[in-house]
Amino acid sequence: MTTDLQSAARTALACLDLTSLNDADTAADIEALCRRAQTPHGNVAAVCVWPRFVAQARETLPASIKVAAVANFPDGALDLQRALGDIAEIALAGGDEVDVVLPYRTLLADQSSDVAEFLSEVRFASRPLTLKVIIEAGELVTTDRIAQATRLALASGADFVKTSTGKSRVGATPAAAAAMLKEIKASGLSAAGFKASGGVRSVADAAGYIAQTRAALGDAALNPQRLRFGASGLLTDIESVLAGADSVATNSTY
Ligand SMILES: O=C[C@H](O)COP(=O)(O)O
Repeated sequence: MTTDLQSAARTALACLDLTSLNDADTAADIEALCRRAQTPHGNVAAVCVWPRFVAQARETLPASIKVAAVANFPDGALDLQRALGDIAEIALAGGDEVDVVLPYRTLLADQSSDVAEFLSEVRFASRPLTLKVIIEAGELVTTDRIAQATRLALASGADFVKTSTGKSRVGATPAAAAAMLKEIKASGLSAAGFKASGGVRSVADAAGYIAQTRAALGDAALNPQRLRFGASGLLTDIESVLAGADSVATNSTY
């Protein structure tokens, strides 16, 4: 019998961006990450790494597992040249996806046209790769700012709007997800996706975000084209649940 938690674990696995973004990451760490990306229960959607590891990950993984890398990360400065440099490095190394940090401090300073221009240049430079815009919801704090950042990301042509870098004190939260999903739905963009990231460690957490995505965007959005989980520590719990054992995660925001 498949339980609700196992069903959530299957969706979370298929939608997982298995992440390693430690400052001290080595080639051996990325080798281990790529090995973990292929499980007896199925493969993750993507690995997410620093640009310098894209070529290694792309050579190691089958084409069905995407290679994502971060740009303008994690501080989200208004530094277009750095972002474009990161994107060029990712594209040249054979990466499939770019996760770029929106200049959230610029937005908090009410300079939204500078943010829009930055995102427009990033979108232009990153095609044809998949683009995820990290709004760093934990720093934007209010629902209004989170909604505004989501609208700017969608208006630029981003494929996904992503909650967090995982480097801020506050990562993904149900409240941020609700505000973002509301804007995605309101945009009418039927291909735009949502990525929950930062502190997502348990299948119970993932199940909550899956339920929110289903409520906002429908069952058709519960696939890697519309939903991702960016997480360094979620796979252990997914594997435990899919092996028929109890959840091993101890924290949950739900
Ligand atoms: O992009 C994904 C995040 O960096 C992962 O955050 P995490 O290490 O809290 O799972």
